[in-house]
Amino acid sequence: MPIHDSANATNGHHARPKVLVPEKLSPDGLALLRKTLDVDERKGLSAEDLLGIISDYDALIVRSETKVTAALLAAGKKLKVVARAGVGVDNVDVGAATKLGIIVVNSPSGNIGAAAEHTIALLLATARNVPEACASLEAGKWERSKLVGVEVKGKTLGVIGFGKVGISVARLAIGLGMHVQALDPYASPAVASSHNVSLVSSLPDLLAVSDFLTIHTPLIASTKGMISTKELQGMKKGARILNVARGGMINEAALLDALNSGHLAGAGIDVWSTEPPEQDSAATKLIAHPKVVATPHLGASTVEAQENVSIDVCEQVLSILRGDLPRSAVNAPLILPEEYKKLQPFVRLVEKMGSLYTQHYSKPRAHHSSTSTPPHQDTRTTFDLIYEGSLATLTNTTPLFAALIKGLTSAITSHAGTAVNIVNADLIARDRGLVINEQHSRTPTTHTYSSLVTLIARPPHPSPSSPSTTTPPDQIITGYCSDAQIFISRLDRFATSFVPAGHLLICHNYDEPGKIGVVGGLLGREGVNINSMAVAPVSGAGAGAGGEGEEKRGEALMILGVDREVSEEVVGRLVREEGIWDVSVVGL
Ligand SMILES: NC(=O)C1=CN([C@@H]2O[C@H](COP(=O)(O)OP(=O)(O)OC[C@H]3O[C@@H](n4cnc5c(N)ncnc54)[C@H](O)[C@@H]3O)[C@@H](O)[C@H]2O)C=CC1
Ligand SMILES: O=C(O)C(=O)COP(=O)(O)O
Repeated sequence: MPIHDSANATNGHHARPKVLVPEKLSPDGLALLRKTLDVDERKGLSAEDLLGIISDYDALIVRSETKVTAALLAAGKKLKVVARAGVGVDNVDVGAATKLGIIVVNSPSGNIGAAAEHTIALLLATARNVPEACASLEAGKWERSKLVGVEVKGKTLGVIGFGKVGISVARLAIGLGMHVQALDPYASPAVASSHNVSLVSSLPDLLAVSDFLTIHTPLIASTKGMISTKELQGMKKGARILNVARGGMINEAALLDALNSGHLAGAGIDVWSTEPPEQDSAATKLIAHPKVVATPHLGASTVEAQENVSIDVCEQVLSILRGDLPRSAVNAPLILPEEYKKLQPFVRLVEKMGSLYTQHYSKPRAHHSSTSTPPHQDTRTTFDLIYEGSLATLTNTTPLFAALIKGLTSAITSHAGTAVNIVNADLIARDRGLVINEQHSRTPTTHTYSSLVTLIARPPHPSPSSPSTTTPPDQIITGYCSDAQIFISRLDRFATSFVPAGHLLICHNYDEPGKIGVVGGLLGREGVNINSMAVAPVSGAGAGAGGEGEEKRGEALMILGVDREVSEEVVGRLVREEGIWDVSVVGL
């Protein structure tokens, strides 16, 4: 199995791999690295400094302060791993890392106890005015009646995000005698009830019942700005709000207004939309506000949590640079980084092949003789995914399998917000009843390219009770990669070569003069620009090998790359043209 050059670092022939640590990390983990790697602790680097030196490093270990941008990742020519010594990876451009084949790992549970305890610290501090009382006493005052607080016992804590930290906070709050209700569309009601927590189904419902509200979601598009003026107005008068998750989820200006108007009685905030907060911003006004208990992103800052996350991510960095698999990969497949890089274009190709299959074959298609052909796909259709050439020698094709599931399903389902990935592909395939047989063909490929992938969809044989006795034909899509570019080389019995990307129009027509003009003219009149065109005659290899059943002489496919989605009405007019059998619209 191929491993990294850096794996040979200890044999004396290669320089030791280098790890850059631009933030404060506990020495416990770093000591593990120093045995075999060169570790540079360089605190206080500017973004430009980082960009200037990153190309020297094989691994980068960060906390929440370093912005790991697409530009930084692209400049890290030797980078194999970015490790986040903590939970949130919102400061890492994970998409860019995935594209570059750089693995991102984190420490998903090393600091959750610390974050939960800090939340409870802020809960009690806001309830009992602890910082204000301390400041008053330091100022020589004795203000007992002004600083009367409230008890948390018997009060309702609303938890947004019932994940690892949210559950720990709920457990601690229940220990304090609180009632806990939670909002989390992805949480299991059984897990919630086993913690004596009731799940609510909407944010307004949670806001209306909460005496204290605490947020424990990741910072993602759906949570950014989730608490603003309307939501704060929807809370009980005199309620208090806590945020130890991420700044940016509460609108800071709206929170300031709610505190100034007296609608909210207090806030405990650890995280800020910009860290450190900018001068004269709403955040700095919140920090100075007497009703706010503010901390500088200290949720994970305990000795114990820092030891945990440091050891956790350093062990993973060692694994990856040794050529082994990490424990907590955020983006990465369970496959070696070098193999992953090699597979990247094929991953894109197979995903497009799956999506092309779903859109071209399983959707009703506009047809010359009637309004549409019925969809070919039957839920009992099985798929063969055949690897030829050098791909056939790979032992781990999990990313290709996952890419196929993603392609087959993404055009028709959202999986309730769950992206198909290496970890969940198998589960999603089983849930949807998709049967996929991966085959490694040892026959040497006659194609110019060293690797081919073929997808064959095999419809089931008709049941004895079915009115039709003929088995529908198999549907075949073949593709290949040339450098990093991906191509489709066969669609059923048609030999072709086109890039599966953007809006495509696939016309099945008589192979006779004038057809291109007819289609081009009609699209031109509709203002649709044709960017690319491939004409696909019946292939020698493909003729008679499955396909759509009836043998049509002089037939061809025309695959047009167009600049926008073509409307059903235009497609309807196309198929009414003489000599055009059917047309499908595909978006890849
Ligand atoms: N202040 C600090 O130092 C620390 C902050 N954190 C932050 O705490 C947050 C929670 O961390 P974990 O519990 O480990 O994450 P987690 O992934 O275990 O839990 C997050 C939960 O949020 C839920 N969720 C996602 N979108 C939602 C939405 N729109 N509405 C309601 N729920 C939603 C998810 O289903 C999941 O159950 C993260 O943002 C993390 O970065 C974590 C540790 C320390
Ligand atoms: O783990 C997290 O998500 C945190 O927010 C901790 O951040 P830090 O490592 O303390 O900069």
